[in-house]
Amino acid sequence: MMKPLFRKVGIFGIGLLGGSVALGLRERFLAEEVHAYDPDPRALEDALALQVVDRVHTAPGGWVGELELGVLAAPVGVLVEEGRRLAQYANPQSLWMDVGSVKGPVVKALSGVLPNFVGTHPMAGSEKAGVEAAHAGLLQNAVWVISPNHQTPDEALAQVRGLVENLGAYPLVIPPELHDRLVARISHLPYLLAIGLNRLVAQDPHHELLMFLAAGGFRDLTRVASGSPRMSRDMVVANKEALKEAVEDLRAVLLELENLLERPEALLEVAQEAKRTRDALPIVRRSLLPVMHELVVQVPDKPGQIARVSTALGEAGINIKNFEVLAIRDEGGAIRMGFATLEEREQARQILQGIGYRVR
Ligand SMILES: NC(=O)C1=CN([C@@H]2O[C@H](COP(=O)(O)OP(=O)(O)OC[C@H]3O[C@@H](n4cnc5c(N)ncnc54)[C@H](O)[C@@H]3O)[C@@H](O)[C@H]2O)C=CC1
Ligand SMILES: O=C(O)C(=O)Cc1ccc(O)cc1
Repeated sequence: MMKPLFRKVGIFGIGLLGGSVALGLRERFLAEEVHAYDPDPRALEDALALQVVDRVHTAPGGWVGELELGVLAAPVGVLVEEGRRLAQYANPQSLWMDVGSVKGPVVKALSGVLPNFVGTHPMAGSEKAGVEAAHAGLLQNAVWVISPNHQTPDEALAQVRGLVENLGAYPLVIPPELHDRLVARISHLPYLLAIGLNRLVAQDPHHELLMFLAAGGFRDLTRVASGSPRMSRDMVVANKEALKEAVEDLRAVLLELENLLERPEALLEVAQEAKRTRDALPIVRRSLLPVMHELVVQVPDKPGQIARVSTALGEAGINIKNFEVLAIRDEGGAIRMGFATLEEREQARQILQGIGYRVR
């Protein structure tokens, strides 16, 4: 049998991300023993009950010195103080990493403090919080940023890269400052907007009527506001400099759009450009992953539709690489599927059209 990459691993903060890393390590036999620390006793109870980890601890202590790998997965606001506290127990030979959404301040504070520290950020998650929502699949096929600085040991960087690949994700090395500027726009600004849009609704005198009227658009745009408020608050505050610049740019764009309301032709051009940008978003990142060929199927609102579609394709030996429910309405919904090859997608199209589905 192959030797696991690590003997003992410790996860500090056993929530959505920490739990998903722990499950990935266990399911892929990358660690002999996974330990967890969390200040919330319910998180520890759940982690044990759901068999996410082997052992739990209510405080850091001597056990930390036995770890070969430590993963910090607490909210960004406590990562630095938690890392400094753990440094007094850590074995100098051990490897340490974090999965926080902001890299600049964390990498600066913990490099050279925790032994062999490497800052990372998996670009995957969900609007759920806590260990009960954790699953190994969350990290699979994700782009996982690794943010070294001049103090990061080469050997540690190589080990973390290997771990990310072994967890089924795609490592992408980006320096901390650039990372923070980019995620301010692609992740943190959308979070702030989701909070803002909900606030606008909550403060309206017709709040209840608005809630009743909210259709898919509002839901899609604000989904991330359902995540852990503490996690997202910490994330945006820790990246406030870069985020303020992004807010400033958005303000200018909003002003431009407001003015374009008086110039419908020009607004149409901007809307068309936005559609091109949005439609070019891949299910998976095409530059890093194999191309995925997509198909959208309209399904009526009747029981057994997902089974009918997947069984028809399964019986023809067609593998569905990705499956996403796009919309659910009373009159029916739509499912988007991804296939590895163009041939499989064409075959799938014919089969589904053959049994009466509208496909595009
Ligand atoms: N939620 C997401 O989609 C993503 C989150 N991240 C990052 O992962 C980290 C964890 O976030 P989630 O798992 O989503 O949050 P979560 O709320 O599901 O889990 C965080 C856990 O950390 C624990 N915790 C709080 N203070 C702690 C401390 N001082 N020491 C150790 N544990 C502590 C909490 O009790 C909780 O169990 C954050 O740094 C976040 O920025 C990164 C990528 C995606
Ligand atoms: O659910 C989503 O779409 C997210 O974007 C989740 C997410 C939250 C925080 C991160 O740092 C990265 C990803």
